[in-house]
Amino acid sequence: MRHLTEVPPRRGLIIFLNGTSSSGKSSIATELLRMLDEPYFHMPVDAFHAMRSHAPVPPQELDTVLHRTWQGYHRAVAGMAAAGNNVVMDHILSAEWRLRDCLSLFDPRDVVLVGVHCPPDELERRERERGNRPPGLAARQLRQVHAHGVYDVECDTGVADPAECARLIRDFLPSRPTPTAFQRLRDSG
Ligand SMILES: Nc1ncnc2c1ncn2[C@@H]1O[C@H](COP(=O)(O)OP(=O)(O)OP(=O)(O)O)[C@@H](O)[C@H]1O
Repeated sequence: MRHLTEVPPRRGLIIFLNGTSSSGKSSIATELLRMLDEPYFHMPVDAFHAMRSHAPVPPQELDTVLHRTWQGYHRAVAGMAAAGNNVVMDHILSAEWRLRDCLSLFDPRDVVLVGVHCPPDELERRERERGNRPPGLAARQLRQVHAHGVYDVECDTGVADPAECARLIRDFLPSRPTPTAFQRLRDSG
């Protein structure tokens, strides 16, 4: 490897998978990374929580610690894209501020906002089968996660498997229309 003093500047693409817990985001991300020709980084929000040490957090400080983790995650994704890296973001827009924060940080031309949908009964079934998510978590998130109502591309994991969803997203990329969902959301905000 040569140590470069500079590389050509460019902006990375952010494929933003948004859906409830158990909707299938990570499974789609895994397929996408396999399918896409260029290098991409899968950055799931879960990975950022997993990086935190297990030092005890006083209950009254827990919300602040979590909030800082989410804010840091958004800025880490923005930083990777600003350095020219392509990112598959795997996140849950279960609070309104999260979308507003991302809208303020990402270049809206470079975001492909993907709605990852799944019917409530199938979400419940997956939660039961996985056993590592609190029952009813996805149902509680469902309404807020898709409340903004605007996407570049959407998939339903109740009917399509992860590879089919990933192909749909991959095939959307070469001729994606403008304004992007992020541009529309920013303009309407
Ligand atoms: N399209 C699909 N069809 C059927 N089962 C699926 C599909 N996608 C994912 N699953 C299953 O649903 C469960 C959750 O999938 P996955 O981890 O990809 O979801 P997630 O949205 O990333 O969840 P979380 O946010 O809770 O981490 C897994 O057991 C997975 O095998």
